[in-house]
Amino acid sequence: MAQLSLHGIKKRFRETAVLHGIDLEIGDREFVVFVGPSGCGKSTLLRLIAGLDPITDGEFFLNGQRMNDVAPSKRGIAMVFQSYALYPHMDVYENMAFGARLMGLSKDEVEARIAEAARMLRLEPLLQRKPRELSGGQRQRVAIGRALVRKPAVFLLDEPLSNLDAALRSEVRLEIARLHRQIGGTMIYVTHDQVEAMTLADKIVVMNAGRIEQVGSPRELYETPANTFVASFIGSPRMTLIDVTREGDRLSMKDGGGSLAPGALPDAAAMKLGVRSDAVLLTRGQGGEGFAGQVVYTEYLGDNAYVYVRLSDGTLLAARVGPNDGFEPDTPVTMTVAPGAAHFFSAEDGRRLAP
Ligand SMILES: Nc1ncnc2c1ncn2[C@@H]1O[C@H](COP(=O)(O)OP(=O)(O)OP(=O)(O)O)[C@@H](O)[C@H]1O
Repeated sequence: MAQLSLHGIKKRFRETAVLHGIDLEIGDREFVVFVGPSGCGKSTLLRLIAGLDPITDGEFFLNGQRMNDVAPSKRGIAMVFQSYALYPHMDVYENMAFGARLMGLSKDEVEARIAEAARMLRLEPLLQRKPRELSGGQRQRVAIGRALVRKPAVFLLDEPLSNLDAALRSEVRLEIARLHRQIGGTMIYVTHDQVEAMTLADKIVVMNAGRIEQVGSPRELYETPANTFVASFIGSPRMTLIDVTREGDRLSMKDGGGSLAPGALPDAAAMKLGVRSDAVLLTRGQGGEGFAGQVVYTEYLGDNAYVYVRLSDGTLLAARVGPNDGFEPDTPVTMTVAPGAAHFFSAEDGRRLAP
């Protein structure tokens, strides 16, 4: 059982403030993913939870027990690093046995745990190999196995897939998802890859510049982003944000390049209209209902295509179309928004506005 509570966690490295007060609850058996741009403090937060760096201010509780001053080895938390950090001179078996022996487990218990971890991670044929005789994906599985044999209550994984190529990434990603279902421990996973975040997480924590922007399920973050930062960060291609003014039930682009009526609107004179690529309706020609623009380029992806349009106010719009819709560069087009699919954000601070 592992339930984590973080209250007002701050971290400074000398003069540099990196975390500015993190409040977060993580439930037992949850798979939580920290995402955010490079340098936002994801790894730092993970290291504070592991006890590898001291917390400057705030409190961290694990199952109600204050952990701030508890040594890393006494926390019941295991961390898997992006670099694997395997011992090069030890074989796979010894790499996994090392930490377990330090815990004072009997020889039989160590053996039993390694056998179980090796079976779960399909490492049985590799136990006598040295790390240099393994592929990247196999090394990462050993690093996970080494954490597994300690039977920690909490697993911390810091960008565990970032050294792997695309095919291996999805393979090990499935492996980690399966492992989580099998062992049922609490997992905290750091990545800047939003596909990993969306596919693995029960709960995503979106971080930006040392603060939490939003916490929610992948669906909540995609469907109801709390602000323009989350709206742009979650979802690919990015949500397009257009500065608009409202008159009655119509929104106009600020340069006068057309207007549209996307349904119920929030009560504000100016706002940002957010549109995901799959909510854009694109027609050829200009002059009718909607915002005018010109096709810049098209990305063909086989099962569909993305058309990038420069709207008349300069905004770059991403629109998903069918693979055979063939919008040539420079084609004049008009966009509207599918009914009920528009997002609205404050023109002042970017917060989500309710219609
Ligand atoms: N030991 C340290 N001393 C000083 N500054 C540090 C130290 N460790 C991290 N930082 C700074 O803290 C900030 C957050 O770093 P952190 O590694 O937590 O970011 P991150 O979100 O994990 O980024 P990435 O996705 O690039 O790994 C960065 O500006 C980094 O330079």
